[in-house]
Amino acid sequence: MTLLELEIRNIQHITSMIFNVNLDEQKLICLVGKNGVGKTTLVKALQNLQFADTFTQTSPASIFTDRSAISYWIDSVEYRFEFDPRLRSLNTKAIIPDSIKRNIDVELPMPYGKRFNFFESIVRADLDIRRAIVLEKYDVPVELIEMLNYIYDTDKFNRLIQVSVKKINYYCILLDQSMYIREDYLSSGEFFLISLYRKVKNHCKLIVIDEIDISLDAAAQTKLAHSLRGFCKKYGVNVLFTTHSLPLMKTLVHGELFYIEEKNAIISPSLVSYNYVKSLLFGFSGWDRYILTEDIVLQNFMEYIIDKFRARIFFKYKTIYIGGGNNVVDLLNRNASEGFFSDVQNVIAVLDGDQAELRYVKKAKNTFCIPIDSVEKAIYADYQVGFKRLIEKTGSVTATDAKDLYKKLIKHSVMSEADIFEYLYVDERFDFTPFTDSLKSFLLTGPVSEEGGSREGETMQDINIPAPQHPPSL
Ligand SMILES: Nc1ncnc2c1ncn2[C@@H]1O[C@H](COP(=O)(O)OP(=O)(O)OP(=O)(O)O)[C@@H](O)[C@H]1O
Repeated sequence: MTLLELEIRNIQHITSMIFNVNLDEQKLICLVGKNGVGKTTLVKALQNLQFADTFTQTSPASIFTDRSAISYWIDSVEYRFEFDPRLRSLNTKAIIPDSIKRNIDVELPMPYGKRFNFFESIVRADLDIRRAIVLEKYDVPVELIEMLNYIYDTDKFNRLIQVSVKKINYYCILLDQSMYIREDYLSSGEFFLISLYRKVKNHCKLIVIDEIDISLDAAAQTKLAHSLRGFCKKYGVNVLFTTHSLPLMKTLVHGELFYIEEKNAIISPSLVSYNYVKSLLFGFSGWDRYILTEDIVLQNFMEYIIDKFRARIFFKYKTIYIGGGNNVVDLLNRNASEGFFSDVQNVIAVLDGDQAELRYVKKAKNTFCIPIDSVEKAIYADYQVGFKRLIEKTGSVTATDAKDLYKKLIKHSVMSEADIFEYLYVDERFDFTPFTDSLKSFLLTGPVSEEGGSREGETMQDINIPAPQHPPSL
């Protein structure tokens, strides 16, 4: 089981939802989206593959019509569930192989989540646990202890033990005189993390957790992803989860965060950056002006250019790197209709020069490109031809591509990021003046002049910045 794809049709508010995952990637997959977009329905659909009565157990019949269906493709073999009027729910004639069911483990939120029902099993096992502790027949789960101590920044789990009863591992913290705290008497967050660890150790290829953060405090939320990421590779699992926690999203790395929304009547997730999600879901209010950039290097480069006239800046501004030129322009356009940053004239996008000729950029308003392909590409081009002024500074460096060179120059203190910016900015081959003027006009005062635009044939005239309201003198 490697590739899992599914399509939900006509269930609840969903006309069509498409989702796919490559289980060979062994990674974290975080799904975020506005309330009600359909995250829990997707999670239920995944569980339905394992337990065909999932919807009957967790949803009213009113969410179905006779056109309701879910199709799953596992390594291109289709398993289709359709509405069955007798059951008033979904049903299938297909037999889902055990190898598939075994590799999916889904945790729904309250009251259906297994984490909330596990205590029945542990209560039954209590006598065996007690006996094992008295006889000292237990193991020390070093990895779990390290995980809990790390996430809670404590050493209180040092005396955690693992007792195996009928092939299920139970966990307790030992006290003196054969006393112990059973895992279900720990805090709800601690208990949840233990249950999550138990899932990971089962090597189930796809672990799905709806609302992973609900019982975790803010500090624990910021450490969870780091722990889980290591386990994904070690145990060959993928942990797919939904969350509304901004602190948790912030700790995710590129490739782990997906935003679910409806486009052209199809709901599906797309890869996004933290700042993209933060902008859409939480806003970035509090500044007069916003500059959206492609990545952190471009953001830093903007700050370097702005340094040249920082003392004269009138507006309180924020540069935000979004990740990917398309996403930058997409956010800019969404802001024009939804206004989650500010009014349209207060937000611009700045992209690398290598995007300037692309259609989506040519069409975009209030979007500007720097007059070099990108900081990394421009320096790499000089490196490749052995440009004298650069080689004088760098000496011999070996690099495989633009990003590699950039990283190495900074990491080995050959040039600082500011040195690289300066090197490019003062170079007569590139004319940064129109671009800098545009930024000045945007951040200083008054409307931007027509010559201010940096992209060929494009100016900042669309922006039409109002005259600033100077605060009254004190
Ligand atoms: N019978 C129904 N017919 C149509 N829509 C329904 C029905 N029942 C619930 N809904 C809608 O489905 C949405 C809930 O879907 P779901 O639980 O999948 O969302 P979610 O993305 O998990 O949301 P949250 O982030 O709030 O947990 C709600 O907006 C609700 O109004």
